[in-house]
Amino acid sequence: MPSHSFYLQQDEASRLKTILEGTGAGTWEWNVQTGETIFNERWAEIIGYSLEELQPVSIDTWMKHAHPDDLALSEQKLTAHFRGDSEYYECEARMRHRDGYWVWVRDYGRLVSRTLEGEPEWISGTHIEISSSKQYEQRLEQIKAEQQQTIQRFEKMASLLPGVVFQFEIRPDGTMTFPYASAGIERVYGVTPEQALADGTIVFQAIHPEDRGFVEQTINHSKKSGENWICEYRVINEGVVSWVLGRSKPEFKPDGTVIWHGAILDITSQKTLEEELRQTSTTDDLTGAANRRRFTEVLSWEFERLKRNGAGYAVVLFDFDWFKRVNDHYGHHVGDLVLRETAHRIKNELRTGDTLGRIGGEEFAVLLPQCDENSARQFAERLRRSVEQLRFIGFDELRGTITCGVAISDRTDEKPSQILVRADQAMYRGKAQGRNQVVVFDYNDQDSG
Ligand SMILES: Nc1nc2c(ncn2[C@@H]2O[C@H](COP(=O)(O)OP(=O)(O)OP(=O)(O)O)[C@@H](O)[C@H]2O)c(=O)[nH]1
Repeated sequence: MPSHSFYLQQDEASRLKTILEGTGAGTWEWNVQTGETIFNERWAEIIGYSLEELQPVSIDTWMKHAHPDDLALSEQKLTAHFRGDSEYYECEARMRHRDGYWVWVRDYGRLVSRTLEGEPEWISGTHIEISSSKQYEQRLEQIKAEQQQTIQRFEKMASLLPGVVFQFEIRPDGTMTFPYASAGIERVYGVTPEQALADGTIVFQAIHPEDRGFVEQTINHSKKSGENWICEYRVINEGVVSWVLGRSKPEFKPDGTVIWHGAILDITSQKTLEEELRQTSTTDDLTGAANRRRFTEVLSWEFERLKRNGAGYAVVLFDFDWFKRVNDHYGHHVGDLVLRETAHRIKNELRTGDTLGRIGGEEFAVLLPQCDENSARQFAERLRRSVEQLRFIGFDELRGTITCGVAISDRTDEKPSQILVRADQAMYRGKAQGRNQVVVFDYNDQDSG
């Protein structure tokens, strides 16, 4: 560093030159009229040369190294400055470095003299390298563009989602809002994102009345425990009920606000499929009666109930008479028709809570909860007559009859299936006695063999 006294000894021009060198600025001076051009060493250095290497310099030296796209802008700004439209000439431009890459410079200049005729004469200025801040700026722009793209991508994905992506907030004063909700909220709840933002409670009004309390309970639990909120419930939108699955993670703000981030998915089709699967796995395809597995399940519930509070029940087991002949004479498909139509007729005879089950090929059973022996016998008799009177379209002469075995629950039974064994024994007694009849199980008959 030059000593203070040395510094003061210099004339003003050279002092300014020293200051400029300290800023790392390249300097240029250009006589617009004669073309005479002067650069300092730093001007050349910014683009990787020594001043000597660039000699002889002229305005073409600048034009040769500047980016063609930026030259046009520079021209324009310079002309405006010469016209007196701007106090300074100022421009950002790229210059090709000796090693082939582009260096950004901020170019400042000012007209210092005019000819007697008023034409621009000398202009001087500086080049300050701004590559790194330019790179930073560009990177910032890039990040902003990327963020914008991510947001757009996210919005697009969210709009394709069969549901809603949301943020839901409960403030310390209890007010609720959805600071963010994707457009899907309108499909699911019939509420716009703006409405949900203004007042979160209107979203809750769309929840099925039977599920609303439960949904609120699960939210409160998540708020208290910090656990994720997971809940399946029904929503009513324009009278249509749909099933949704909500999942979200709570975040606790220092001011006591809780904000959940998550999604609500429409799972109606999944629920429908589940219900269909449940139906098919518990129902017999041909007759729509409960299948054996399901019937056994319902029977065990009754058995358990009997053990608990003593409500007695009955089983009517029945089997078609001479069914083999029906198949042999009319064909298997007609046999199927008989089974289907009979099951349909029997279902009409049932009370709510009664279960018709297909136990085997052409063997069925009806479980009658809260039923004594007498009522069960009457029911079985009604059933028998009803089947006997059945007529089958296209097969006028075809008649189907059934033989029924009736048994009632016994508290001493150890297994739910024991009632079926008794009903079976009664039914076979009926078969043996000539078929098309009702036989009630009798322990005395069993004892006698
Ligand atoms: N069409 C049809 N026939 C069935 C089905 N399941 C069982 N069967 C038939 O039912 C008949 C039962 O014959 P059997 O056990 O000899 O009894 P049955 O001819 O009804 O005589 P009894 O029971 O003694 O009165 C057989 O021919 C089976 O093939 C079915 O799903 N569809």
